Amino acid sequence: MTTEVQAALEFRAVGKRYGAVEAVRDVSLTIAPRQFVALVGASGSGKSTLLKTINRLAEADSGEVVYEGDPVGSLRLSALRRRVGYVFQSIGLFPHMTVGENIAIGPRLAGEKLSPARIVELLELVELDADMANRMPDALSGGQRQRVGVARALAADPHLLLMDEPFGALDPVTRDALGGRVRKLHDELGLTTIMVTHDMAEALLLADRVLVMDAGAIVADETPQALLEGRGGAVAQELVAVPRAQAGRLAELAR
Ligand SMILES: Nc1ncnc2c1ncn2[C@@H]1O[C@H](COP(=O)(O)OP(=O)(O)OP(=O)(O)O)[C@@H](O)[C@H]1O
Repeated sequence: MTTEVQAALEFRAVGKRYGAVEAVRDVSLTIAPRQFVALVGASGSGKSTLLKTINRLAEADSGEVVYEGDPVGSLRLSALRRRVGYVFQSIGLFPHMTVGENIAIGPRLAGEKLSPARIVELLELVELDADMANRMPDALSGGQRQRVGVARALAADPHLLLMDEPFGALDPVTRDALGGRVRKLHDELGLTTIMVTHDMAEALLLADRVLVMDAGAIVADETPQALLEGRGGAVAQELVAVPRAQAGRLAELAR
């Protein structure tokens, strides 16, 4: 007997338009539990919109997104958003609340109180000191704030973590460290993660699978290894050429 593992997420012919702009065009794909998927593509190719059709920050206007067997359109918004962690570039911490209160906001809105011990546990997950809980967001560095954003997204124990350019505003050293930490968390917590990034090098280094978008459509769906071997088509290879050329130039300099 074979037991089929249920997909974490399934896109069935998903489309989304904004007036004349077809932001997402007929996307169909399945994401298995525990995959780390990077979504890359040029600016305006539809990455953020596709991501937002999952937690319904953008409602698909054709097709459907199915999360752990449930069409997202059939779920109460509050229930859906509790089951899906979401981290985005501008973070959106509430400036008048402490770090601890910011982490606890999702469960609080759902009528639940996070214990101080759970807040400390979440801070530790993202490698921040327990005493950060009492600080105000403006007393943190950009990288620390982004860690709080990740802790907040994990507060309700979601299975799925969506990240939209989470490290976009960070310096390269912090970005690299936080990327590595998020990949570790993904593995330790058994998450399914979808990360939008402009940076193909980041996608190749962190993800198990890279989806490339162009004009609203998925034009490549490959492993990092396959992309580095030249597969995935012209748009994907144009993106891979950037870090490859940089690595080549650095190697030249070092000689
Ligand atoms: N709320 C909106 N109203 C109108 N048009 C929108 C809206 N959101 C996105 N669009 C348009 O849909 C298209 C896809 O945008 P989207 O933000 O999904 O692209 P992206 O690949 O994430 O871009 P970037 O990398 O620049 O963030 C663009 O043409 C954009 O202008």
